[in-house]
Amino acid sequence: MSIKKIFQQKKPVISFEIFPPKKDADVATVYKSIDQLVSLKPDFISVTYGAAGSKDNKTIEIASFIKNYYQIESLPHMTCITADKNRISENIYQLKKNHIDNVLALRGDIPKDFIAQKHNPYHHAIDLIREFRKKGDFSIGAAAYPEGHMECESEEKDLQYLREKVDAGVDFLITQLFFDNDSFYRFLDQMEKKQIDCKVSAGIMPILSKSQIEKMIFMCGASLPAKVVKLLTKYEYQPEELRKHAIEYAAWQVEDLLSHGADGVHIYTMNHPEVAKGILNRIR
Ligand SMILES: NC(=O)C1=CN([C@@H]2O[C@H](COP(=O)(O)OP(=O)(O)OC[C@H]3O[C@@H](n4cnc5c(N)ncnc54)[C@H](O)[C@@H]3O)[C@@H](O)[C@H]2O)C=CC1
Ligand SMILES: Nc1nc(=O)c2c([nH]1)NC[C@@H]1CN(c3ccc(C(=O)N[C@@H](CCC(=O)O)C(=O)O)cc3)CN21
Repeated sequence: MSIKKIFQQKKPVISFEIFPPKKDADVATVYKSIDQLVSLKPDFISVTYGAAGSKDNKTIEIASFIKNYYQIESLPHMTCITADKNRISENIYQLKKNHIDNVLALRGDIPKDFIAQKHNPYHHAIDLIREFRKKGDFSIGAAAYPEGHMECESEEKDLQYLREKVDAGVDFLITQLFFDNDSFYRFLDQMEKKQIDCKVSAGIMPILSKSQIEKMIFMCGASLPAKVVKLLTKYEYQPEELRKHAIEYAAWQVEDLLSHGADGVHIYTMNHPEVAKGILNRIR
């Protein structure tokens, strides 16, 4: 069943995200993680593409395994900022060949030394969304930013671009990670005011360490509630205690979102299935 249909038929939709490891030698570990995640019966699993600027390219292979071996819907991410038409056509061909019906259409992080070439026809996610709409019957997801995108000059503009993406044929949105649920509720209110009508899954990233969260907040601009800052400081040198309290915080976020009627929750597992398990055990 396509992810579009899952959102039509089920609420809440529970999904996970994994990333292909940087080193080929570590690929086996991601398959082990998938095995554990599958046992938690998610509605779909997404697989990042070049996340955080990396150059991995095992996305379709891993997404195909999830779909064809486990019969669970997979959602490969596709980024376009460094792509040319041939790479996108080849990716679309590979997705169809592997019976993958869904794609998360993204612009992607701009690499540090990136200089646009003539053969880079894609500048924003919407360019990729249009290409996928033209080239097949995909269920298309896109990214949304409850606290605004880092590069965008105003909330107004960010919402305007979001509307354009949705109008171009997006079936569901997955939000950037956030730690403050109120920012998500304010964002949903703004979407409603602007009559942007689309299913929205809330992106939740469990805290693994202080350094991981530092990296993420500079990458995404997520704000940290005082409660999280205190937790990070108090347990900085007690990894097990930190993990325990982090799972509790994420589980609280998820419970609160579900009690507010969220369409879905997307857990950025960072390839740590035990953390996803901890959260779901707390809420189920
Ligand atoms: N690699 C991966 O798997 C993932 C990457 N991301 C990150 O999400 C971010 C960007 O991705 P998207 O949201 O898909 O990009 P996007 O193209 O929708 O937006 C990127 C920026 O451009 C602006 N923008 C959008 N459309 C525009 C237009 N038509 N004209 C002018 N400005 C426009 C937006 O306001 C935003 O500031 C990146 O930081 C990306 O790496 C997020 C999730 C997963
Ligand atoms: N700006 C942005 N880029 C993204 O790629 C992204 C977001 N935001 N928000 C949501 C998720 C979170 N994602 C992430 C975030 C961090 C890593 C990361 O730290 N990767 C490590 C690899 C670690 C390893 O191989 O074990 C890295 O060093 O790149 C991966 C995916 C992908 N997504």
